[in-house]
Amino acid sequence: MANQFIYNSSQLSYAILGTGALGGYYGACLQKSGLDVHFLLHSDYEYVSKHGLVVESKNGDFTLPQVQAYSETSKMPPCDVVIVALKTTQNHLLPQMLPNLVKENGVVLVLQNGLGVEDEVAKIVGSNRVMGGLCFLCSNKVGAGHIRHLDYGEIKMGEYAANYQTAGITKRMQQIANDFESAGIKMQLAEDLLLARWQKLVWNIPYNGLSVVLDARTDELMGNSHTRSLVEELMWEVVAGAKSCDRTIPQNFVETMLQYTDKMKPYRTSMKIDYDEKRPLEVEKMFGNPLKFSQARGANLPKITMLYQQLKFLDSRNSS
Ligand SMILES: NC(=O)C1=CN([C@@H]2O[C@H](COP(=O)(O)OP(=O)(O)OC[C@H]3O[C@@H](n4cnc5c(N)ncnc54)[C@H](OP(=O)(O)O)[C@@H]3O)[C@@H](O)[C@H]2O)C=CC1
Ligand SMILES: CC(C)(CO)C(=O)C(=O)O
Repeated sequence: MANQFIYNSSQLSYAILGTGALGGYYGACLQKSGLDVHFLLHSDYEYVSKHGLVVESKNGDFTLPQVQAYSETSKMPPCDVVIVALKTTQNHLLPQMLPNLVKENGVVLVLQNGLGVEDEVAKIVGSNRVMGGLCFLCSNKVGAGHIRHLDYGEIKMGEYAANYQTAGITKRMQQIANDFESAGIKMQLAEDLLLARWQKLVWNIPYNGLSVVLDARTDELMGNSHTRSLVEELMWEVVAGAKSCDRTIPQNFVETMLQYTDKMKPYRTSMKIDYDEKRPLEVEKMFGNPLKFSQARGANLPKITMLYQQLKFLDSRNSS
């Protein structure tokens, strides 16, 4: 059963693990709204310690001349909410980062794309201290401490319970959602985190995968009848993957995702940006784990399997 704990403190403290496109944007919004936010940085540490963060956003640009910046988690104070905003390719660092950073009654909120990360985090901090969020955000880091928020931003957040059992809506979710709402971020509360994760994959699997394999933006994939059909067929395979996990994605969801992408400004997916920048791709959490989940339950997803194999090849060649 998910934790029903209601925080006593009037104000929650937040740690942001990975102050990049996503963590930098949400963390800066939370700090701007008056919350106590602690940012873990990597290559930008020196710069951000001196100059803070700059956010260019379609909702209004702003600067935070001073932020609480850290280069190591061991120097950070324990926080109520620890937001995981690293790329999933860095998740091998979590066993060392999380244990002392999350307060005893605190929670780790995984905002990464993909499937199965909450299972891994639960092994580190216990399954009653984990939540997940799906971010409908288009944001890039364009320089040291410089975030460009292009579009959207809503988060769909859900409680984790062991083996992704449905955990419902809890008080602490509402409390955290209120903080995000006060910071100008639209929130949706999901009763079933696993269903929400599969729904997000309906978008990520076709577009992130095909954008790399076919060297294409979203508008190009939608504008050609062959790739448009391929996108749709991949989406139906994700629906079948969800079904194998006893989660039903409504029939009209695929059509909604296609329409949503038709209306989007031409977009280079995050996986394509990583590929172009020769960074490791988030293939395992976004493709490998959904395939593992489905295969363990007897489902065969041939098109997603092929995309996974192609991405593994490209990822390995890109890093050599
Ligand atoms: N960007 C977006 O709009 C969206 C992103 N997501 C998901 O959010 C997650 C984060 O993506 P995104 O923000 O785009 O990625 P970024 O690469 O922009 O951000 C990740 C940050 O983590 C930092 N980092 C890496 N290693 C360490 C380390 N050892 N210690 C501290 N910090 C470290 C990086 O710093 P450095 O660069 O200095 O190495 C970087 O700033 C991914 O799972 C992605 O799929 C989901 C929806 C939308
Ligand atoms: C669909 C999109 C681009 C923005 O909502 C996104 O969420 C992602 O890149 O993962």
